[in-house]
Amino acid sequence: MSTSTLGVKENRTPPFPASSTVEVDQRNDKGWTALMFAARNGNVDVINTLLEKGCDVNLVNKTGQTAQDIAFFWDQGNASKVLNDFVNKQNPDKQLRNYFSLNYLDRCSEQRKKEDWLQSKIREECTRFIAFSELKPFVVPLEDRTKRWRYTLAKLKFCDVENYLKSNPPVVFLGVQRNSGPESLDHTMFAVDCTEGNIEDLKKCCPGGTFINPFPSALQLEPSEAGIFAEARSMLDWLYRYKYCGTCGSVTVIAEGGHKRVCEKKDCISNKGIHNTCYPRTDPSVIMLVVSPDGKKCLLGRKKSFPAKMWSCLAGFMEPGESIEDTVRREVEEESGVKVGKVEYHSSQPWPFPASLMLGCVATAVSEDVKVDEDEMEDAQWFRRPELVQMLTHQHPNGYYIPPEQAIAHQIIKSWVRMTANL
Ligand SMILES: NC(=O)c1ccc[n+]([C@@H]2O[C@H](COP(=O)([O-])OP(=O)(O)OC[C@H]3O[C@@H](n4cnc5c(N)ncnc54)[C@H](O)[C@@H]3O)[C@@H](O)[C@H]2O)c1
Ligand SMILES: [Mg+2]
Ligand SMILES: [Mg+2]
Ligand SMILES: [Mg+2]
Ligand SMILES: [Zn+2]
Repeated sequence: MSTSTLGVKENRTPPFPASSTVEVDQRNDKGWTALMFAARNGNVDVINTLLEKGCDVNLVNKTGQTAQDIAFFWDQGNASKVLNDFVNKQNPDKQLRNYFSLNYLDRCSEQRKKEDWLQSKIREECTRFIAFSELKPFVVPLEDRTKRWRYTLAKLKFCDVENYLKSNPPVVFLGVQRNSGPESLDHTMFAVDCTEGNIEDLKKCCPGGTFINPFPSALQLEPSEAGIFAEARSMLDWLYRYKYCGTCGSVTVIAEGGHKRVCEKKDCISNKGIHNTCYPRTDPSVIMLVVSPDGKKCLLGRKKSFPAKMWSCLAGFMEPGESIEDTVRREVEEESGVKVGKVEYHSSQPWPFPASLMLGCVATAVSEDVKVDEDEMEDAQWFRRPELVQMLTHQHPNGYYIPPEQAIAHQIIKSWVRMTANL
C-alpha cells in the first residue's frame, strides 16, 4: 500500500517552527491519527512518545479501526505489544468484556448455604440492596446528561427495605463487593423483589429513584453495574417463574440465598441427589456472524420483531445434545438456507431477558444462496464491509443500522469489520 492511500499528503507544507504546538490527536481525511500511522509502520519510539503526550489510544478511523487493530492487522508485533500493554493498563476489562459480563461482586458461593451468616449480613449497616418491582430495576438517573450512561442502580440500606422484608419476598444473595484500603468495608449485596409492597415508600428513601423497563432502558446502566443487574434479574425471574416442583408439582421453598428451590414434599425424588430442577436456569444460545466463502461479505438478518431498518447476526437457542458448532450450522441453515463449515468462538454474553447466555461465533459459509425461513425471519442478506461500516456509523443511505454496542452482535460485527486494512 502506498502512503497516499493512507491519506498522507505527498507535498508537505514546511515543517512547524520549533515553538509551535500540534494537536496530538489530529486526524487526516480518513480519520487516521499520528498514532495510527506509527502503528501501521511499527514505529515503537513514535508510539511511546505519542502515548506519553497523552494521545487517545481508543480513537477509531473512518473504517472503524483503532491503532491497536492496525498494528495487529499489519503484523507489527512490537507495536501491537506496546499498544496492548497500554490499553490493558488503562482499562483491564476493556477488551475482554461484553456488556452484562462485568460483575465486580465476589459471589462467595460457599456462603449461600449458611443461613445464619446470610441473616446476619442482611442486617449489617454496610449491606446494600438492589430493588426490583415486576423485574424492573430501581435506579437513580445520573446527573451528567452529557455522559454515555444514564442510570446507576439504587443501593438501599436494610432500614430502607425492612418493611418489605417483613412480608418475606424473594431475596437473592448476589455476592460481596470487596473494598481495598484500611478503612473500607466490604459490602454484601442482595436483590429484593418489592413487587408486592408499596413502591412509593422506596422512592421516599431515595429521591429521584425510579423503576425502569429492563429492555431497552437497562442498556443505559453504567457498564460496571450491568453484570450485577444481569445476575439479579435472571435470578429473580427464575424465582418468580419456578414456584412449583418440576418433578412432582408440589410447592417449593427458596433456599441458599435464593440460589435453590427445594420441594416441600419430603419423599420427592428431587430431594434425593442433585437435580437440575432445583437450580436456576441458563439457556445457551448461539449468535454468529456468517462470513462468505471468499471472506468479503457477511450475512445479516432481520427478525420479524426487529425495529425497522435494524439488521443483526443470526441467533438461536441450543438444543439438548448439540455442540456449539452444530447449533451454529443448524440455526444458520434453518434461518437462511446457507451452509456453514468452520465455526470459531468469539466471546460470550449473559443476556438477562430472561436468562440466555449468548455464545458469539464467527462462521465461514460454504454456500451463498439465501432462502429465508419466513416463519422467523423477515429477510437475510449478504453485506460487504464498506456497507457494514456505514451501518456501524449510522451513515447507510437506506438508514440501515446494527444493534448498539451493548449487544454482542455489535461487537462481533465490529471485530470482523476491523480485520481489514483497506476499505
Ligand atoms: N445479545 C444480542 O446481541 C442478541 C442478538 C440476537 C438475539 N439475542 C437473543 O438470542 C436468543 C435466541 O435467539 P432467537 O430468538 O433467534 O432463537 P431461535 O432462532 O432458536 O428462535 C426462537 C424460537 O426458538 C424456540 N425456543 C427453543 N428453545 C427456547 C428457549 N430456551 N427459550 C425460548 N425459546 C426457545 C421458541 O419457539 C422461539 O420462538 C434470544 O433470547 C434473543 O433475545 C441476543
Ligand atoms: Mg433465530
Ligand atoms: Mg432459529
Ligand atoms: Mg431455534
Ligand atoms: Zn417435588
